[in-house]
Amino acid sequence: MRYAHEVGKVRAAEQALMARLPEGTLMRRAAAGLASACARLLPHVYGARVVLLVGGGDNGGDALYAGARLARRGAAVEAVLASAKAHPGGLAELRAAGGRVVNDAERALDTADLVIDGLTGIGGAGGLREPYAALARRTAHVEGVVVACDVPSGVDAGSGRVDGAAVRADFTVTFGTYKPGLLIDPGAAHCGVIELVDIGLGRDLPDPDVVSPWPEDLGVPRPEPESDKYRRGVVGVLAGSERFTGAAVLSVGGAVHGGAGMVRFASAARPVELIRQRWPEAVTTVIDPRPSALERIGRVQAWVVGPGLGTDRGAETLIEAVLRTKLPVLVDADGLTVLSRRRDLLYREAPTVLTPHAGELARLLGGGVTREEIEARRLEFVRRAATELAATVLLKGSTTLIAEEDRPVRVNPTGTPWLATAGTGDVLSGLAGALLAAGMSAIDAATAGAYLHGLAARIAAGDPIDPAPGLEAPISAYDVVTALPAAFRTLA
Ligand SMILES: NC(=O)C1=CN([C@@H]2O[C@H](COP(=O)(O)OP(=O)(O)OC[C@H]3O[C@@H](n4cnc5c(N)ncnc54)[C@H](OP(=O)(O)O)[C@@H]3O)[C@@H](O)[C@H]2O)[C@@H](O)CC1
Ligand SMILES: Nc1ncnc2c1ncn2[C@@H]1O[C@H](COP(=O)(O)OP(=O)(O)O)[C@@H](O)[C@H]1O
Ligand SMILES: [K+]
Repeated sequence: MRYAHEVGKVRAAEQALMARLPEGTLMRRAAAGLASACARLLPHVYGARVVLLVGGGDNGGDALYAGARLARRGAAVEAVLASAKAHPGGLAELRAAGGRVVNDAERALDTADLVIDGLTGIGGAGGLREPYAALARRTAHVEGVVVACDVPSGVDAGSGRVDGAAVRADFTVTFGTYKPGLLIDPGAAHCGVIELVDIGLGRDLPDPDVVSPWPEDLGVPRPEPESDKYRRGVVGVLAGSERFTGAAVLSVGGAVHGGAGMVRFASAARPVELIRQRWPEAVTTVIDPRPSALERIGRVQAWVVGPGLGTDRGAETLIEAVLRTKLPVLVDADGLTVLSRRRDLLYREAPTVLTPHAGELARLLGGGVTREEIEARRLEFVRRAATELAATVLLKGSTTLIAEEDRPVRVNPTGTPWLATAGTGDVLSGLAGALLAAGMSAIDAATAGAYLHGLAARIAAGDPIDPAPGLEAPISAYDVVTALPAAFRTLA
């Protein structure tokens, strides 16, 4: 896992460590890591033109000390000061190493091979003020490499929020631990490649607030010699209605390719007919929306309920029946709309996974919370939802977040904006439901589901390793289903 800590905890750890070390040690460690990353990014340090954008805090101090190191190796280093308070020790060190302060930022940036953004780090608060904002905007037109010191300036380190101008870095060198805002969009999209520099905070850091899994952390079960279809997990999918049939086809597709030993599908006659044609491997039952309907479907280890189900009384009856079982249940789409008027159904003993997008979560939370607020403060709201709704909450969107009370929030590292197309959420519901049925815990099934779903989308779109804009192509939700086997194979 990659670990991230809230800003207050980073500062507390830094203070605890600084109290045991000679003054300035941490800043020198940070600057050394930053300078060595920059040296690796330049073809030659000697003769390279390096520009430092320096704010009035310690982030600017880091940039100045790093600039001094590069100047001592022969780089031509120029500093542009955004504040009269620029770090005095750092300035003196830069000057002593042959670097200089310049006023003409335009000229310096035009000819820079590398720019170090030391405007604001974890101390940045609110939208950037002038002249910081203008300098941050100007970095968009720099031809050289832009390296953010600790955090791209303008990105809120704690949440990833961007309020106005912000640096878009090619590379971010961050110190001690990741900050949540580096992993969560829109902040994450401003970081480029992130390098973590160890400054020795290790044992002073508490448990992380946010984690992002590597593939080896996912723990997706694989069939073993003694496996049979029942032991691998049977997932029941309650989706689709006479009016909406496509969501059912996509959700069952996600479940079939999600590794379920068997998929049981139950719905109205029309979706059942379509599933028989498209997914003959699913065991289907036509049901009426009655409380006893589940008895006819057969045994399952987990339920998926909601995609295309509609929001009428019949749908509510089925959702109530499923949530009254003692089995894990994943609720998506229309199921979430029903739950927003029946929150009483959520307080149950077995695990519940909710997979809302921001609009659905706004309805679920009620109390006037808007979709826009959730999109701007995703970390805060996903945590709040997990507590208030007593469930594992997977919040979809440009960065998918997964929260369970009293645990670090999981950030999904895969995905692509091409996923923003109708029906892809239905695929995720079936996929994560199959992983639940396979015996994974709610948070692990949601995490692995989001990971594989995002990776399948990247594979389908054409560039799984480096999803650079321009190299990818539009995808359909069905393409995501088709790419799931390739996504699973990457975990082998
Ligand atoms: N602590 C440690 O041991 C270590 C810390 N380290 C480094 O220190 C960094 C944190 O330094 P920090 O606390 O000085 O804050 P920092 O990010 O420089 O920002 C403050 C400056 O920004 C300005 N500013 C803020 N918001 C603004 C806005 N909206 N618009 C415009 N300006 C704004 C603010 O201006 P002011 O409010 O004073 O006018 C002030 O000048 C951290 O990220 C890491 O790089 C490493 O060396 C490792 C050891
Ligand atoms: N901008 C984006 N970048 C990456 N992924 C996105 C973006 N917008 C949406 N997604 C993903 O696309 C999927 C859409 O799901 P959802 O909103 O439920 O759509 P639908 O209901 O049509 O299936 C989710 O997995 C979500 O995380
Ligand atoms: K910065």
